[in-house]
Amino acid sequence: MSSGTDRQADLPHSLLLVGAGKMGGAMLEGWLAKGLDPARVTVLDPNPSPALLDFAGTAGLRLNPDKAGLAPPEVLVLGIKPQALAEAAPDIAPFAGPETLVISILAGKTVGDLSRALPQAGAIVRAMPNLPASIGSGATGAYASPAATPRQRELTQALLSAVGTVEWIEREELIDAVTALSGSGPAYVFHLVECLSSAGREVGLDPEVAERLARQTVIGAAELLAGSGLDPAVLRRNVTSPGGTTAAALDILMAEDGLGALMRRAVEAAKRRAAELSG
Ligand SMILES: NC(=O)C1=CN([C@@H]2O[C@H](COP(=O)(O)OP(=O)(O)OC[C@H]3O[C@@H](n4cnc5c(N)ncnc54)[C@H](OP(=O)(O)O)[C@@H]3O)[C@@H](O)[C@H]2O)C=CC1
Ligand SMILES: O=C(O)[C@@H]1CCC=N1
Repeated sequence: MSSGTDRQADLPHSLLLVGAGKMGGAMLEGWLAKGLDPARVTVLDPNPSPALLDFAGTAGLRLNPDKAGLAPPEVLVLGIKPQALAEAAPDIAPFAGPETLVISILAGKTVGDLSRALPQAGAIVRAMPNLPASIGSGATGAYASPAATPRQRELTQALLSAVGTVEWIEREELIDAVTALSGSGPAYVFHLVECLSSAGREVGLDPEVAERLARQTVIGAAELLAGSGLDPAVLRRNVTSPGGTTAAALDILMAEDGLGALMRRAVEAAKRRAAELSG
């Protein structure tokens, strides 16, 4: 399901973000850009980014306040690394009260893992966003534990849809598949730019020209995909003149051991790694 609500009234009265690194920070940027009142937000992170420090200085967002004065928020977003959960849990657990909605973006950590780490927590959502959330173009898959109330599902929808599209996933185990596809996916696309650029150098282009052409090719192709509404296979065929250059390249990329096979192996490896991070 996708939707685009960003009304302040749908957003949480109080939100505590624990871990505002690359992904937690990206979501926070997206929420603030969409108008989430910074006065509703508290962030705990031992290593805040310069942007976060700026925001805390000017906009009223609370950064690393004394934990003794903190009450459980309406929404607690966990943005730390999965490997940090065990050590961080005793500090975080007092803020995950029975009325608090916990939204975890931790790869691999299951609702069971999170319930054990935060024993008082009521509803838990496993959300798997991706980095383009920072510019409102994220893609998130979300699974809500049965304890989530309709209001808590709406809060989740409002927060996640403020930074991109949302797919509700009804089987928790499929969140690892979402992680492998869209959570990690932006890195695959960035690597495609690197590979294209390096292949351009190999066929004689100046490195900087190759990088600019590779970058703009992916940006332009993504914009066309977004703007045209056409199926990617149709767009691919539109580039491919019969007997031409693209067909020669696609003979390699679409071979049995081509990009499709490589992508399957990559996504399977990411999914396996997500499962290993559980526990
Ligand atoms: N990066 C991505 O594209 C995506 C990441 N995720 C998930 O997001 C989570 C964070 O990943 P990412 O942003 O890449 O990692 P980062 O290391 O950039 O962010 C984690 C942040 O949490 C801080 N931190 C560590 N311990 C604590 C603590 N006890 N209390 C508060 N903050 C703490 C870290 O500080 P310090 O640096 O000092 O340790 C760091 O700033 C992971 O669980 C990952 O699976 C999900 C989807 C996409
Ligand atoms: O690499 C990772 O483990 C995280 C989860 C998805 C994207 N980054």
